[in-house]
Amino acid sequence: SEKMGILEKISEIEKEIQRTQKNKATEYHLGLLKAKLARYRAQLLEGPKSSGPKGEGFDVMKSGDARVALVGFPSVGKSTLLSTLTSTESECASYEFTTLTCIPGVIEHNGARIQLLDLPGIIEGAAAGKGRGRQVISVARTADIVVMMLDALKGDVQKELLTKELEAVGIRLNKKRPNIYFKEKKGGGISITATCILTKISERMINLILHEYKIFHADVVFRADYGTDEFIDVVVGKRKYMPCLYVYNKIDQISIEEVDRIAWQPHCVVISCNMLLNLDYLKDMIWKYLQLITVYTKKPGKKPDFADGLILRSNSNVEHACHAIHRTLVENFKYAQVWGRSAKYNGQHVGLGHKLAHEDVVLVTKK
Ligand SMILES: Nc1nc2c(ncn2[C@@H]2O[C@H](COP(=O)(O)OP(=O)(O)OP(=O)(O)O)[C@@H](O)[C@H]2O)c(=O)[nH]1
Ligand SMILES: [K+]
Ligand SMILES: [Mg+2]
Repeated sequence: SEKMGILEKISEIEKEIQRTQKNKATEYHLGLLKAKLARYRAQLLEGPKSSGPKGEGFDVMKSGDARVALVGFPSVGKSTLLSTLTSTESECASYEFTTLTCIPGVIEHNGARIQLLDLPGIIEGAAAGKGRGRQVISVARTADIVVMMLDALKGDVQKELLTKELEAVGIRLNKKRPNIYFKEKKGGGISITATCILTKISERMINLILHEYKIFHADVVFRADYGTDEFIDVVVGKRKYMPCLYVYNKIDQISIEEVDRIAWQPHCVVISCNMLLNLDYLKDMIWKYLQLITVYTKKPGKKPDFADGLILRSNSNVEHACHAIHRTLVENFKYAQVWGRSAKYNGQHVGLGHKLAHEDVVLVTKK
């Protein structure tokens, strides 16, 4: 089939990349291979609409203030975590692939309701369609952050393999979108400019990659010193940049020295579901990575309602807050007053576009 053909091409290119030594002489060859690889992967993901199993309970309604996807290899303890942190029970067992669908639960923390999605385990080759990998990954894309659960006994291999699988389908973990301006045009050829000296990519390489994508007219502006991978990401587009927490479970099974080593790695949290170790810290970290803010409302002449804050995304403005208070408030909005870190002075008068900060107090005056 067509899919098989693409899979074969992908695996051939991957092998060739591995075979090719990385040096000045092979630089362009490697860059071109990477561009080809990204193109085939994009084709694979788009694929014919009818293929693949659909609607098997994977479309879970979004609810609460934010969504967290729990991904990991089989039997790392994903379901045990869901059953421990939420009032939902998800079947846990010592055999692999216990969970076969998406099970949502709710974590209540700092006044927020955070939807936690337990998912089937994914394995190597998931991106290419093995197991339920593709379905799991497409649910993960809908989340605000990924919690990658790892077995502390299995070392760092699991983390590398999973990161690769997610990268293969365009998910970038804990990375910023490259600051490269790219726009296709109708004519005028290719114009490349940079606001700094480029040490990782040449004009020739940029042109080669664009030609691989049959792009002959475009404006390209590098605003920092990026390399081939980042440029390909920008050209291919549709990349999803997500914060990720690496959660090492089962630390009751490893030495304290090993726990200490893992805990110091960036974006890592060590836990034990069975021994209930460090779970409050994990909830704090999830909250932090979601970048939620709490905003309190106030009525004229009254004290702010500190018991019941609004939970908002970190870059929310007054309009977002109004939506969270009442459906029709925006229509009747006259002005708002703000106290707190976003205000220049106490009770500053602001409009709908004013950006709010964590723990601000807002008073809305209606028309
Ligand atoms: N020692 C230890 N075992 C744990 C811990 N957490 C979970 N387990 C065990 O790990 C096994 C797998 O747990 P599950 O929660 O089913 O794992 P899962 O990741 O949901 O597995 P799949 O749904 O099959 O992908 C079970 O036998 C759990 O009892 C822990 O903190 N320490
Ligand atoms: K299991
Ligand atoms: Mg499970």
